[in-house]
Amino acid sequence: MDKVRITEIAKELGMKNKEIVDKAVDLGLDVKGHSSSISTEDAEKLMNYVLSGETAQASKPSPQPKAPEIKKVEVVETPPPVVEKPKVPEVAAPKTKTLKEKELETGHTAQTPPQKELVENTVSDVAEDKADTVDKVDPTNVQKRRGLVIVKKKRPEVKEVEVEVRQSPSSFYGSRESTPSRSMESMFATSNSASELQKKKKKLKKIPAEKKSTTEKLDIALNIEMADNRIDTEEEDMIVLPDLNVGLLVNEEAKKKKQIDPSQIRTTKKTNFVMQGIQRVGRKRRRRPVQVQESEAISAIEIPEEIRVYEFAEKINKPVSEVIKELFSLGVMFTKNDFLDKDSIEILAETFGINVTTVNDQEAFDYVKAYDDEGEASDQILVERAPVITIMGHVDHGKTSLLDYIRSAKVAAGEAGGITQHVGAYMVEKNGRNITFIDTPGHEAFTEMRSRGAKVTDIVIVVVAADDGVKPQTKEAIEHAKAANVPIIIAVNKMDKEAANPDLVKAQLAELGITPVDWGGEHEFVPVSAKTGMGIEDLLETILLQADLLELKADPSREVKATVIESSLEKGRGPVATVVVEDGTMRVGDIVVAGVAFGKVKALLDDLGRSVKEALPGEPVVVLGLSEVPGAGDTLISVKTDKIAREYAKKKAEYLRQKELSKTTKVSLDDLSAMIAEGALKTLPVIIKADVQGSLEAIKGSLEKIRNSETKVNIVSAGIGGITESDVAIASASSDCIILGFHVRPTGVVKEKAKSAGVEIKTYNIIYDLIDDVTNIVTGLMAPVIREENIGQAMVREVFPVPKLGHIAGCIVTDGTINRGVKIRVIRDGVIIYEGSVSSLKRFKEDVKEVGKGFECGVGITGYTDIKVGDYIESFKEVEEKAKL
Ligand SMILES: Nc1nc2c(ncn2[C@@H]2O[C@H](COP(=O)(O)OP(=O)(O)OP(=O)(O)O)[C@@H](O)[C@H]2O)c(=O)[nH]1
Repeated sequence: MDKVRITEIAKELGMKNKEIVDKAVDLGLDVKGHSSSISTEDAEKLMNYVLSGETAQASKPSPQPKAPEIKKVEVVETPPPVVEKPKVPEVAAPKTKTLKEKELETGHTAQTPPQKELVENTVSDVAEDKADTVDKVDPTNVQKRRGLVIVKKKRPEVKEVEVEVRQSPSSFYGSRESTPSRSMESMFATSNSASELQKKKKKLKKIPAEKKSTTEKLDIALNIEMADNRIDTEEEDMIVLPDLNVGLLVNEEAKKKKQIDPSQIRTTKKTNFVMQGIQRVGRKRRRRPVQVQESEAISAIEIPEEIRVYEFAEKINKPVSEVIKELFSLGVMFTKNDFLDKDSIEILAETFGINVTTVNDQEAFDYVKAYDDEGEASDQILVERAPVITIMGHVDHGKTSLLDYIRSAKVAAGEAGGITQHVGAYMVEKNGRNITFIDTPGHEAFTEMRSRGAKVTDIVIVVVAADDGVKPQTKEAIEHAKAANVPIIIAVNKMDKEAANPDLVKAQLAELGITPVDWGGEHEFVPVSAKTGMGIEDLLETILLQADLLELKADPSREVKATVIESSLEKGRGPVATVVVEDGTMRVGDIVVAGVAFGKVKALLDDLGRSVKEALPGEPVVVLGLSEVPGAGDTLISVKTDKIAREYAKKKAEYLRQKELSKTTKVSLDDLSAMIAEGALKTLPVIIKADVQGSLEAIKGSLEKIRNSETKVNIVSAGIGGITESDVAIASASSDCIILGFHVRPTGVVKEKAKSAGVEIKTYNIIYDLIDDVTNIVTGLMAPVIREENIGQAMVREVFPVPKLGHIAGCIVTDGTINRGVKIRVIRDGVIIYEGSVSSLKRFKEDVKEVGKGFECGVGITGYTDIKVGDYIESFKEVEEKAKL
């Protein structure tokens, strides 16, 4: 065991040797004189006795509570400081001293110590103890010694020598004595528990990287502190803690904001600087708030849900081009005036590392949200509701016949009035349960509704004629149903026909991913005949089974929420709307709002035109009493007062007006080309329509090969036949898609739709030209081309045989003008069947040079006599211009 001389103890305590000898004798120690040595244990007892007048036994209990207290603090400590746990008992004391000294220097009290409870507790504990001691011993000494204790334990020899003015061994004991509340055993115990702490440390190392690095840096800082001179040590000690805490605060803030905060990294770096000196750290710290603010300024924005690209760019303080480029690189195309959709906003937020909060500026009139919120907040009593069905399928495959059969079979019997009129939806009964059919067959209506946010259909029935198989519109119907994520039931119709081949239908649909259940797939195929009624009951049962799976429920006790299926302005009745109730119950007298329409429900009619008092969830009903005709797909909600309804409708109308004013424009081909040239656009989405399969395949094959290092053609869809409204709808939905027609031309409605939707249609008669143009777009290289300028279109109403001249087409000009001598093409069913020029143009037997829109005329075509009623004559001229394509 180590021995300590009395003289060393006396020196340490600043007392005379004799006094110590006397005290030792008092304690019953075997001490003869000041050169006598005693064990360290006895030395401790002696020092305690000298300082406090208590014997070691009396003073011992005091250290006991200390140790657990420190341990407790270790456990309670918040993570980052805990990382230093192993050093806590050691560090705490020097910190205590340092802080205390600081306080003395600065005049701060011990009540305003740093941050941690640990430090606080230890400070106050030690301070109290010290206060006792100070009464008896020189306070300066005590302070110094207290600091030494820690230094000693960290780097015993080095510290001792340096700090205790080379007083060597005695300092050890002196320091211990200066913290009488801690026995040597307890201190060693702490030290001995190093292995345990080491384990904890290891565990802690598993915490996130930034914390780990902070810890390590603190360790280093402390180590340096131990090895360096004392002042530096203290200063660094003072700095280390605040730095860590600032770091933590920043981290916490960053977490709250769910954003990447670069200051986090900076903070960690600062800890490094801690080691290099106080000034640098201080300077850094002063800067930090500024940095945080800067990052906040561009890292979190609040935007309205409806925001245009350039507005978004302004908000995030970035050039519009950068935002557009980013969107292009993500495969979505926007011009600066386009409204950003939710997905795009999300993507942009992520790309730019910005926390975007959308403020719903439509909330003021978002009566649907208000309704839904209310529903969520209250306990709903959900009951089963009728499923809502939409029938889709290819032309002539029997959609209408099927709907009619179901309706007449299920409704006519027993109903005096029978079927009165078409109201857009009807309900039939099967096995005591109701099924609602949307009576507007075709996917156009379905898609239109969906595009307006209405999700009224629960199940889609795709009708496929067993004798005809899968056709283009069958595919489209399936695509639309899939896109809407609505379950599909296949009705294999016309089973009564001899040519019926249901297996072929199954095989064709399986190829599209619609595999029948009996082939191991998930889709029900029900063979039916809308003519004989065969399989109709099975179809209805299948619908009910599917509905069961969907667990369609609603709360009839609520106020009503319904979807407008059809609406019209009727003579004598005013605005009339057929709705399907989604939730709640619709009643006569309800005050409702539906888009820009509002009003008190005057009357409710069922699908047979009979007056009813209410309509339950899933049921269709005709509503009378609205102020205006609401749009199909609008949601109708019942509100408390007429004032509320009026207000909602007014705000909605104003909003729509504003939106109309700032109507977005789709991207033009020029933009496309420019973007590709910039390298921002990765794919060029196209829809190809051609007159014959051979051309289509040739075009597809060539386009697929067109690509440069970054860009390629993406064929969204390709088909035979004229350009349809559906093509325009698909192109419009893609927002960046162009339609390429080969030997086909858009006519009438299609043309108008494309124009209003801003969809660019390019048509060609020579494959080479088409490929060339697309190549130019894709490569971003534009060569000058001869442009075709469309002059006008006329529809053939009658055909007159004229001797010598052949056939003259009696037309009405539907668009632009028809001119004599200009080039024309004859379009039949959207397909170009002839190209030539106008040989004669007459109005009432008179030769004219030009006939304008809305006027009738007789058109003779050079070298062509096979003109037919319904054909279109399109006049055009070729203009040479600098190509921008
Ligand atoms: N033999 C037989 N003929 C049917 C059946 N279903 C429909 N048809 C006939 O097929 C033709 C087209 O039927 P629609 O019900 O008009 O077909 P659709 O799909 O509604 O046609 P669009 O409204 O033009 O899209 C009509 O002549 C029907 O009589 C059936 O099950 N068997």
